[in-house]
Amino acid sequence: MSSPDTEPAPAPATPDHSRGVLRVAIAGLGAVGLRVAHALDEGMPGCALVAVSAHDRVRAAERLAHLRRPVPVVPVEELEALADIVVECAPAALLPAIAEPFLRAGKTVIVLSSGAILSHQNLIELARTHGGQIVVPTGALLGLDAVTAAAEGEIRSVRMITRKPVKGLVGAPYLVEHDIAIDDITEPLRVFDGTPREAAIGFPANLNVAVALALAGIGPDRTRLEIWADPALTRNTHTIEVDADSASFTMSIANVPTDNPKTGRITALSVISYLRKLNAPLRVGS
Ligand SMILES: NC(=O)C1=CN([C@@H]2O[C@H](COP(=O)(O)OP(=O)(O)OC[C@H]3O[C@@H](n4cnc5c(N)ncnc54)[C@H](OP(=O)(O)O)[C@@H]3O)[C@@H](O)[C@H]2O)C=CC1
Ligand SMILES: O=C([O-])CC(=O)C(=O)O
Repeated sequence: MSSPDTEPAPAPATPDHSRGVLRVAIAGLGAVGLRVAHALDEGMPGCALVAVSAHDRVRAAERLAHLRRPVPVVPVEELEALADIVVECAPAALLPAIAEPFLRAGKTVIVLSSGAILSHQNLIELARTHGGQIVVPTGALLGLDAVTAAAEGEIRSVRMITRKPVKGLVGAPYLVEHDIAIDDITEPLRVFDGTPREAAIGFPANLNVAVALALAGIGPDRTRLEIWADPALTRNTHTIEVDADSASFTMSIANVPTDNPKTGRITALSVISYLRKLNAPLRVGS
């Protein structure tokens, strides 16, 4: 019990890991992080939320106040001491600060800012050296299980076409740098034709999915990517065409945006389904 003149200590829901409960931290409490926090708080066998990080810690604490088991809001550097696994769902620039402590301790990092992996490939070596793991969930995409399976054979080509509403793309560094104005377009406009490696730099908050696809398949230089701004669209849509020696397939997804127009609702659900599968007696999909 705290006395009136001392600051009340946070009440972390810290389960005993020796009994097999995975302690989950969330780095970033926006469109993805908040949804994942709610799902964990509602109860998920074998997983418990133990801590979160956000830029505005006071606002984050307010957002979490109604949870059944509120958890502390701490700087990203303090998450590793509290958790076994971290969900990285913060701005891409924070990836190393979030991931390195967990990987150095041989723990798991679920990475949503997958585009940033390309400029921080040392994280993969860190995971290898210390027995940690970087998990790139399917996120806002689909079918990465089929792409990784096809990659066990020979994939001849992978092509992705992304179409987004204007507000899902506006402000991207590539558009600014190339003086491509999209605010007033009345017809679909192809704003980019290149590779996921180039898109990770030019569209760091918009095209993580292209890098996830590249990592699953034939890499960020051989995968082809087109990006279209489409004023008639309300959803972020991705179409993927794969030609492999085992199969050819075309997949398409039209994502309902969250409050963050760049992020589809299904992104957080992908993380939740991954966490749920960790302890499920029946696991469907890889
Ligand atoms: N792989 C995929 O399929 C997808 C990946 N993404 C990526 O996932 C990431 C998260 O997306 P989303 O949830 O929509 O992003 P949001 O912008 O909605 O949320 C980002 C969160 O990060 C927090 N943050 C900012 N600075 C810090 C800091 N210094 N320390 C801790 N937290 C900080 C923000 O805090 P505050 O709330 O205080 O501002 C906010 O809560 C992004 O990189 C996005 O591009 C998104 C969609 C699909
Ligand atoms: O890849 C991203 O960062 C987000 C995206 O396209 C989507 O949510 O549809």
